[in-house]
Amino acid sequence: MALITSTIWGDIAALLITVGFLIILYFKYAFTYWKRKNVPYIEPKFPLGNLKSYVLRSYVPGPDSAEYYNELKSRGHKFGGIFTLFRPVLVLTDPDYIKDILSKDFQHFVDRGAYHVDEDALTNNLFSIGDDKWKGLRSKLSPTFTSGKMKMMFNTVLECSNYMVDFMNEKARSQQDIDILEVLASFTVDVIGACAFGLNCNSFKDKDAEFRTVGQSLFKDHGIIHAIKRFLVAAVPDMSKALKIKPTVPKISNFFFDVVKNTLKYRKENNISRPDFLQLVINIHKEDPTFTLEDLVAQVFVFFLAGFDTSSAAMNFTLYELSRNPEIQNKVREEIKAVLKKHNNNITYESLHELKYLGQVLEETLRLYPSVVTLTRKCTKDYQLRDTDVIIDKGTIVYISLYGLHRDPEYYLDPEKYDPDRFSPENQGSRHQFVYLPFGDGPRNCIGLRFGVMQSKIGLIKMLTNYKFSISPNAELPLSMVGDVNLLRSQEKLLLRAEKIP
Ligand code: HEM
Repeated sequence: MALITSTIWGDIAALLITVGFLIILYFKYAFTYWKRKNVPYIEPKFPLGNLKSYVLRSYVPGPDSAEYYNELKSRGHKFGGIFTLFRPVLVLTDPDYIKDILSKDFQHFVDRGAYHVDEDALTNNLFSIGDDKWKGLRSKLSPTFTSGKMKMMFNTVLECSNYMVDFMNEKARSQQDIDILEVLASFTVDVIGACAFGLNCNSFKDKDAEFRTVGQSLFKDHGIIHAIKRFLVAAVPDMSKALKIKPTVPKISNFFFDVVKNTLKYRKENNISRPDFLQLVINIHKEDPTFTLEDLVAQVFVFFLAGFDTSSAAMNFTLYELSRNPEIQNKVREEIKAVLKKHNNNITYESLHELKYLGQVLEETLRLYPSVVTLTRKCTKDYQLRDTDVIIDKGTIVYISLYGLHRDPEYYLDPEKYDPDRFSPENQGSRHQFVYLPFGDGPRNCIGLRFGVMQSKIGLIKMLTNYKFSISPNAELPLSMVGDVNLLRSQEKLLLRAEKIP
């Protein structure tokens, strides 16, 4: 029975038009937020706001964030507003404000704004949670990442790098094109599989190794329902939380729970204790009843998630730049040879610290290609921006575009040029401390920094002492960066050729 018009279809059409109209009105009002606060902003468009595409895979856009940074900075603003759909986001372009928010006034920005919900155990990990729960967890986990613990895991990482060399020898012999990211990702999966789960994955021998396939599937959509869930948690996290939306695919969740439970059982039955992350978090679980099995699995999951893609990307882009700059490749190889000679041609934990130029090479790579493109913080207590009348409301998201900051010509002359000398001690000291943040900063910085640097240096040493790299004639260059994810990756495969060094 029709209520408003003479037919049911007429009623449905009238209802849809009214709802559509109300949605447009809501967006129009939401888009006045920065104007009402007297904050400069970039004009949004219905319905995406300032987003270029729907952020389906991530709660924050990738290299697109540099465009907001560049536009606001070119208009002379130290900060400014944008909208992701209808949600206001504050973009910072001034290193002093960045310092305030990441470090000095951190107590107002304890959260990152990533989605987490109790009903989806894996989301309750150190990266995603906030407030007091984060503080407690961070202090429990910090001792897991000291240099003493890194030293303990050093040999395991080294062992994994030997599998990589065996695999590369085959490739180099046959002069084939090498999809180098694939090789490096297999290496870092083996490393994190061994260090966080105590397992020998050997992704090089077994192309279908479960950890590798799970790793590959983590950033993919698993059907339309999953894509919608990811979209909702990225676009409207508060509403998604109220609806208890679980973005983790059950297959992935079950996989990590099964691996951890089986390993726990095996270690208990055989009275085994190993020098790895898993053992360190098992010890916390044993000693602290508030650190549940769910907490334990969520943390080793985030070590996996945050640990393998970031480091493999860092090594991938390093080999890309070294292949394009053979003189830098030779220089770093000569340094490695000279330092290892002092250590009887062995890679030791101590030798990693003596490789100063290799350190600069990695730093320059992470400047041009920061693995995490944009740092985010969520305001947890109303906050007044220094020397302004602007109050950042509790709940507002703040973006710091590392892609924009690290390529800003004000801080880096000829910013697109790959030049490790920018990180020589004298040059480094001449820059503002907060214009280079590949691992973030403040109490919420990357907890795995030492481990990430250790595994990246070991991987690069093994690669550079064994092979000379060049770009394959079949490579599609230049590499273009993918826009819809916050972990930096290129659209094209990086194809290299490797020549074995006798
Ligand atoms: C080259 C390698 C890596 C890079 C470039 C990197 C970068 C980052 C960045 C930029 C952040 C955000 C920091 C902030 O918001 O201030 C972060 C957070 C984090 N990273 Fe890493 N990361 C790397 C390796 C690792 C590894 C190997 C692990 C673990 C084994 C790890 C675990 C984490 C965790 C758990 C957080 C969240 C920390 C918290 O919120 O308390 N990362 N990382």
